[in-house]
Amino acid sequence: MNRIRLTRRFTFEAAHALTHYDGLCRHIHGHSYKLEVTVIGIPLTHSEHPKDGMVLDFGDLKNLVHTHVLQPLDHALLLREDSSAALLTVLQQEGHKLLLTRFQPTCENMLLYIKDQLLPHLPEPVDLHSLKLWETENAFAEWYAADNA
Ligand SMILES: Nc1nc2c(c(=O)[nH]1)N=C([C@H](O)[C@H](O)COP(=O)(O)OP(=O)(O)OP(=O)(O)O)CN2
Ligand SMILES: [Zn+2]
Repeated sequence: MNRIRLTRRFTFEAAHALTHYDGLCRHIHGHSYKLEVTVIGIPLTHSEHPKDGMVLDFGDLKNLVHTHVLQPLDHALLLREDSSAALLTVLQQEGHKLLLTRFQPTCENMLLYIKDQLLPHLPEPVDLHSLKLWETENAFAEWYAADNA
């Protein structure tokens, strides 16, 4: 076996509020998130194929993440769907980019959302190895396929 891990880094801006949280993060505030996506697979051995020697073209990985993760999240405001109806109405009327979630938009749950967005779109036989999401310079969460096998 010659499985190789490939990682690409991304950044996006998003705002959120943690409903019922017992600290300052219950207020709407924003982060410059950093995301690392790691896939794993065997490099292609097909001397005339344009992707020879690659597990997955870094460019294809970038496009996948842009389409399925960054487009919905970048410059969005993530709020739980049971947030104040009056607030949600005003935000929607004013045309803000709102992502209403069934989950509390913590770093942990955003990772699970990102994993669910990405998994169906990875080409066979590439697997998702891990995801790492930094909410601040000092705080991050990780998802590993091996932890969930
Ligand atoms: N387990 C989690 N705890 C917290 C989350 C989270 O997503 N998962 N999120 C928050 C807040 O949203 C906030 O983004 C981060 O809080 P904190 O690290 O306390 O941020 P500070 O700006 O206060 O960090 P400093 O490094 O102390 O400036 C809270 N907890
Ligand atoms: Zn926060």
